[in-house]
Amino acid sequence: MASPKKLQGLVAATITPMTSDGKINCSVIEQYVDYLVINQGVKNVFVNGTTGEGLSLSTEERKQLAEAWVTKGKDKLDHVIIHVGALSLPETKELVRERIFPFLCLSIKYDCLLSLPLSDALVAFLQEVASEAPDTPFYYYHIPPLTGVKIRVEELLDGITEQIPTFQGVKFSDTDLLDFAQCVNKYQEKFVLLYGVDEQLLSALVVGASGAVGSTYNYLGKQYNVMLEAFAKQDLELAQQCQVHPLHLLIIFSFVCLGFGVAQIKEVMTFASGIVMGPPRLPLLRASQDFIEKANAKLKSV
Ligand SMILES: CC(=O)N[C@H](C=O)[C@@H](O)[C@H](O)[C@H](O)CO
Ligand SMILES: CC(=O)C(=O)O
Repeated sequence: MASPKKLQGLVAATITPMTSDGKINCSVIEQYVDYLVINQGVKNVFVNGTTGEGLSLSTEERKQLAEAWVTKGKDKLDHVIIHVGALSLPETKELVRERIFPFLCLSIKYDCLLSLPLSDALVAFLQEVASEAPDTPFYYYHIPPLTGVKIRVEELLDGITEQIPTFQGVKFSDTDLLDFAQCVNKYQEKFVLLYGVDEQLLSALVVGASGAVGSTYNYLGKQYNVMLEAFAKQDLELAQQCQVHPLHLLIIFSFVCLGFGVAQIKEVMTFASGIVMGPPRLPLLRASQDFIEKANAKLKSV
């Protein structure tokens, strides 16, 4: 059941390529795999998450994309994780039943009217989904700013394998480094703890993260790999420089000043990789011409 190679290092949260008329475009996924592996040194992907507009895709589209990543990534990628969180339990279960997916990851949008205490409701939900794929490693996707699920992950992990035998780890996309550090301290041998706030990955490495999932590893993978190596060699100065690398600053700059989001990520990735990612799907609007010009000028200048 467990993968022979423990997941570590960078995981790119993939963008969903689309045609100009808004259909998913699986024909460029092979090229995308090669770009990540060869140009960025990134050999793991997280498919159909926030960056991949997972919740704007139909179940059928999500299956096609997941299958494309699994088949095109065969013998090239080390790990393909499929996000299966949807707004309804039946849709999530339908995705989970696709047995070819090697790893599953679930986010849950919590309805605050649920009467069970949050952690009980969450575990019940995860258990229900995970039991649909009893041989597939299962991750919990913790992203409270988007889901509203404000639990302490450390408490979730206590005793979780008794309830979910396939439980493998957490994608931790929150700035609460105290909770993350406590998860690492107790569970680093047992679970894979992936950090998900790219801008503060170095701080997460300090408290013991062994890997990271994020949108920026699509086009900044190489820089971040330098940071991981520098950190492993205890070259803190170089690691610090990498965390505030000009390209990374550009992303932060874009985020703050230019209205950064998935639409903008698509433009930056198109520019960086030469693979056309296309427009985002409504309700996201295509990035403005002004953004594209400014971002491309910045990218060129570094
Ligand atoms: C909200 C969101 O999408 N977070 C991503 C991962 O979970 C990150 O990879 C961010 O995209 C990244 O840190 C840039 O802000
Ligand atoms: C960034 C991330 O992990 C996601 O796309 O969900």
